[in-house]
Amino acid sequence: MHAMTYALEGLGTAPIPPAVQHRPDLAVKAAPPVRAGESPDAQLKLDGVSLSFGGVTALDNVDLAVSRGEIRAIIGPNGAGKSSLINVISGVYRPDRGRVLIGGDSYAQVPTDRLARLGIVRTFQNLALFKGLSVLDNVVAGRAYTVRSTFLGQIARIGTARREEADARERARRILAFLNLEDVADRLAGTLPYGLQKRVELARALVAEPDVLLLDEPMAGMTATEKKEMAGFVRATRGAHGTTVVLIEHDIGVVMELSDRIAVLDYGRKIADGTPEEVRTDQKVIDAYLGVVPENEDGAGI
Ligand SMILES: Nc1ncnc2c1ncn2[C@@H]1O[C@H](COP(=O)(O)OP(=O)(O)OP(=O)(O)O)[C@@H](O)[C@H]1O
Repeated sequence: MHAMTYALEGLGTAPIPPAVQHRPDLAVKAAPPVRAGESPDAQLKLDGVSLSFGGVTALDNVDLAVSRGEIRAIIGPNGAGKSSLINVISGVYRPDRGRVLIGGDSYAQVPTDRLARLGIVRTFQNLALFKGLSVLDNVVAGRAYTVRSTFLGQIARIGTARREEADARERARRILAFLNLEDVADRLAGTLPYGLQKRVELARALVAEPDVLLLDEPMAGMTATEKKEMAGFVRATRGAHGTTVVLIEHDIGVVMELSDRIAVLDYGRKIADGTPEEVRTDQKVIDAYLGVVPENEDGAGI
């Protein structure tokens, strides 16, 4: 059997048990209907996006349409352009050509300072928690981008600011319960095992109640068990809140199990886009991964 076919099939078959039960009582807002798959009303779109760094083409005329409520993975070999694509969506980079459409609005460069208000929140590949703050305070901090009071406004409207603070803590506690993190709410974030810290990052992103959640390698460095738990929480998030999820992830097995659709990049070009089954059997995808050492379930090369 072809090396990559084997890798894709072998890693893609293990079912991921749901890590959490659906808890409607913990939902922070009503879930819109989930419509996975092609949809004319894409919530997020890239239209002919190209980006280069000097002579290096990172993205080459990439189109992408992400439907409301779908879990969409972006995969590809190292250097394929995955991070560049997330950075274009989150406004870190301005593409040389093309547009990003969020809801009905089109941007030459997405305004990073208004990202949360546009309904988009991202996590980062490397942990970016305040290690000396409690888990609860870290999650409350995730609300900071969405509250209305500015610093001066807070002085002028101390009452409003206090209400917003109380509201943020209440929402943070609900999210912690949703992600089974209640028991560690008062622990210093830096003292938690790595897998739990990654889950706290997810909590901090969710407290902003994003319409679109961008996850940059949410399972990097995790054990197989932690990956399965995280996949369960991502799925539960979509189930409870109707959140659209766009994720970059290197573990093909997890991606195949978790995603509704997968876009595959290679040398900056989108070479495939479809269901896990379509992508798994796509010859261009198999060829792109030729010679790449697949990761085993613990993230190490095999
Ligand atoms: N800031 C930068 N300056 C110069 N070149 C860059 C920069 N960012 C990315 N590149 C180049 O653009 C191409 C795409 O990189 P990108 O990081 O988007 O790929 P990737 O698929 O995320 O890779 P990986 O899986 O290794 O993280 C690569 O050739 C990379 O070297």
